Amino acid sequence: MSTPANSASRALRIVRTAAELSTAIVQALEGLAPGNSPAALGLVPTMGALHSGHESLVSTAREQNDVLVVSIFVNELQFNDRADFERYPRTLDADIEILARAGADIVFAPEVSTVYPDGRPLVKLDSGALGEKFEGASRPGHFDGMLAVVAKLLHFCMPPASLGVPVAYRAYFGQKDAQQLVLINRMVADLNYPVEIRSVPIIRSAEGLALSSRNQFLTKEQAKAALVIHRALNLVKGRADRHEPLYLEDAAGLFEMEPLVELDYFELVDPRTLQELAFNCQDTPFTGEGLLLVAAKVGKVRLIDNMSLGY
Ligand SMILES: Nc1ncnc2c1ncn2[C@@H]1O[C@H](COP(=O)(O)OP(=O)(O)OP(=O)(O)O)[C@@H](O)[C@H]1O
Ligand SMILES: CC(C)(CO)[C@@H](O)C(=O)[O-]
Ligand code: BAL
Repeated sequence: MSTPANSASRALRIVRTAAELSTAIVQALEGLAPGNSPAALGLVPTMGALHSGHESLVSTAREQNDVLVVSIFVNELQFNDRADFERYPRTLDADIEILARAGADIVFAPEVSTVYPDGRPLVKLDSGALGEKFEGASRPGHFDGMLAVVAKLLHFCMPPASLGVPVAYRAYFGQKDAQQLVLINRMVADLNYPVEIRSVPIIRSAEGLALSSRNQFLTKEQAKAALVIHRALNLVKGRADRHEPLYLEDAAGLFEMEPLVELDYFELVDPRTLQELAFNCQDTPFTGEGLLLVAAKVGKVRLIDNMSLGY
């Protein structure tokens, strides 16, 4: 790993256009101390309304790279519900303050016309069968729209070859959005993107709720009820750790005791492919490896979380 630039000399630049972004990236890379080779550029894509989950991505990327770009863009294409898009929290000034403190070099906060100059893309990315399951089943088109913007953000921030020095390129995503992460890894592999995808563990509140920008829409009562998600995940994790049968249906039954929480899915899957694993109702002790995915609605807020089981 190359040494990150001295944070004392770092000033946050906020850029809105692709041209400003390219200039800022080139200047930041050229400004690195000589001998800092190969340099590394990290990108953290976000939709803003930053919280400690995002800060964990940013601090990980800060430690691992010389130049750090954080993008903030609420991508309409990945919203199938207009009301959800409109009420999505937008807190750019506060986000910029957080990113300045976290030592980011560049905030890329493009206008819609920068990202989609010709309106909705004519040529689309297809997230395939995986994009239609789990989150995709409840949010049709979500993953195609997500891939469209991630593909573009990866291009916008790509270190230019014209610098003549090798620059490692990495993009950071949270494990909370497990299906998103698997699809981004597939897109990068399928389309030969010259970027390494790095994932960062889920950050939860002290009580166990996975942090999410939409949590701010929960009432106190709803937030308390939502803790059933973590209780159910932990119950199954404990059984897996003890190599007992998982009894997923019985754990999913915990949700019936929380009328404010409407369970959507509670599914054990292969962590790499998200194919369902057949441990569901069996009395077989759990061995191997799995990822337990959960989604639930609390009022208007959709919550997702997951937990790794096994080694
Ligand atoms: N609690 C968390 N722990 C780890 N990573 C997170 C967490 N919350 C969000 N991230 C990651 O931050 C990145 C940006 O996510 P995003 O801006 O959509 O925030 P969010 O809190 O997930 O918002 P929402 O779920 O309401 O859309 C994604 O890679 C996401 O996985
Ligand atoms: C990756 C992403 C920034 C694309 O809009 C978004 O889906 C998110 O924040 O998880
Ligand atoms: N964190 C995933 C982005 C979304 O909910 O649209």
